[in-house]
Amino acid sequence: MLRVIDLSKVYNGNVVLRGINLEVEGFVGIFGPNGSGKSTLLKIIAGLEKPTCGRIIFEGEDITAMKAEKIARMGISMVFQISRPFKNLSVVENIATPLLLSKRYREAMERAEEICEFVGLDALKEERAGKLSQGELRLLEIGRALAMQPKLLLLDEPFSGLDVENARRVRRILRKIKKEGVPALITAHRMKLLRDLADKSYEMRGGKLAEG
Ligand SMILES: Nc1ncnc2c1ncn2[C@@H]1O[C@H](COP(=O)(O)OP(=O)(O)OP(=O)(O)O)[C@@H](O)[C@H]1O
Repeated sequence: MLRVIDLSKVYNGNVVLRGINLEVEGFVGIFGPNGSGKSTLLKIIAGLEKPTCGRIIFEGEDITAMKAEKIARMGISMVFQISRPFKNLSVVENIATPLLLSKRYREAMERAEEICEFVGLDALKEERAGKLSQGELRLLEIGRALAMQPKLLLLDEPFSGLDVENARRVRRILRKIKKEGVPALITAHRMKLLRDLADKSYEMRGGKLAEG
């Protein structure tokens, strides 16, 4: 489904990723300390950064030089650590917004309502997104990514900054996504956070990946 081949990234002479090789099938976890290059790898896959060298193949197609919008249209959705919703729109409207590019209003809203339920935001669907807590925002961010019916989800530290209860909620949603058969690449700063989710885990250290 996704193959990363000999990928490296250098920022101003600073080598952040060194010859990364990775295959993603099912749920794959990458753990490693802050600054080890996890977010950079996800951003490169999503087309938000360009690699210094190496290739990314998604469903047999070379996506390395593609723009982020095209990669998103091909089915790769990223869930960011920090959600930047439209604060004055409701939760359900935030989820519906990307859908309006390809669906009629009613259809987009119906689908967005289903997603609200799926991610556990049903009771808050009419609430302004600006009023959500950090944990609820993370669920909204996951919902927005799911709205695109992704073929692959990239989740950048989905548990960071959450208390135990919210981390549990996110874990529950991720298990449901896994059950639905959507593959995912998930980062975390500790392996423990991915243990019961990832089919395969890798450790990122000094820009290199090792099987964890
Ligand atoms: N746009 C950029 N310009 C220069 N250096 C960058 C840029 N983005 C990231 N870096 C550097 O690359 C290194 C890896 O950062 P990255 O965010 O990928 O790590 P991470 O493992 O995801 O850590 P965190 O969990 O803190 O996000 C860091 O040293 C960071 O300072």
